[in-house]
Amino acid sequence: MTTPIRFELIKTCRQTGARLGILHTPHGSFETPMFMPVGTLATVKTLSPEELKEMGAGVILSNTYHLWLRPGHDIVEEAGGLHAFMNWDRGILTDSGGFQVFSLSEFRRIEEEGVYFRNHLNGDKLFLSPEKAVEIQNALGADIIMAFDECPPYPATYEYMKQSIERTSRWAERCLKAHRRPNEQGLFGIVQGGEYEELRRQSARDLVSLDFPGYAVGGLSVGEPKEVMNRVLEFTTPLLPADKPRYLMGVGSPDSLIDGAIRGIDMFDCVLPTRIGRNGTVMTSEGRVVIKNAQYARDFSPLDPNCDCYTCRNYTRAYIRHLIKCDETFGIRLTSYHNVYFLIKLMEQVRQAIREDRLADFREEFFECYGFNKP
Ligand SMILES: O=c1[nH]cnc2cc3nc(NCCN4CCOCC4)[nH]c3cc12
Repeated sequence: MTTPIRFELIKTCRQTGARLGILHTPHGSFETPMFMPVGTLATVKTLSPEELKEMGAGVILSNTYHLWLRPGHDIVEEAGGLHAFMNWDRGILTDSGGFQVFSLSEFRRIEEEGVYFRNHLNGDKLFLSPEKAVEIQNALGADIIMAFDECPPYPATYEYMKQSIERTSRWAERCLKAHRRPNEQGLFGIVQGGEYEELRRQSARDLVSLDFPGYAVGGLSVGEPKEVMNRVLEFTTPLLPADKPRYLMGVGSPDSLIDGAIRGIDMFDCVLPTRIGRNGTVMTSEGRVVIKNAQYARDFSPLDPNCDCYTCRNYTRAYIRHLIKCDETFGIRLTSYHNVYFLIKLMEQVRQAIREDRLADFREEFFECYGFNKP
């Protein structure tokens, strides 16, 4: 079988063990570590494909659960798939919907065959199974699709977690069997196990034995402290094949991206940049700026003095504060553009630091500047 997804390891940072790589997909090849902007409903909110391209986005996410409900995967398939539907000719990854079921729907019942829950929009009864999740993703046509898994809440007992990962491993096998387009869409397995090393080992062993073209570390960024995430990554990423891509789901903030790359992660996604952008919070090289604050009313400097993005080259904090205060749509376009650009450029700096074998030094400098080290 010709796998449509191939990871090329370029080098490993001598200071940290972080990896510089290239992710080859049917819609282009993209350097890693990479940040993938999230476009849940087939749009990275407020941004056009041209804007995403000019800032250097390579792979973007869309979501199986949401697109299944609206507009329906049949309509997207009829449009020629997600790339045609949303006019995006680079990489697309779809999450499998399991996480949304657990995070959006209160009433749900997990059985061996799948999950029974309610449509979060109208309360209708719904059922998602490994087979259904793969069928929807085959119709959507993303380059990378995710196995249907259970992402247990944090914290979860060892006993609960053990039976959950064993079911997730059985579901992963069912996803492989149900996958109709293995030569065009790479199916990634998702390692679970919470904070329990033994269960992470068992989950990784099960999934690696199924030989997926790539692996996600799931079950993180669900409310656990950052130290727990970092510890779990330290003993989980080494269990995954070095020649396959490693994807940390739902992460994240600038410090988590750097710390994840140091621990061997190649791919990240998070709604953070557009989510906080919509309420007027921006990430800058000197820490977060909440633009509505009165202190910016007469501040005619850019959001970030060290940023060369479209927003920072053309508009001031005072102007953007005015737009956000007046609920002008252009305001959240400018903050969203800057935030996505900021994380994409941060990963460029991380890749350059890996090339120069100095990612630990870069982490020190960035954390100092951003204020993470401040008490
Ligand atoms: O195990 C998982 N399996 C499949 N999809 C996931 C998606 C996930 N997304 C997060 N975290 C997202 C946290 N966001 C941070 C910003 O605010 C919104 C939530 N954790 C995740 C875990 C999984």
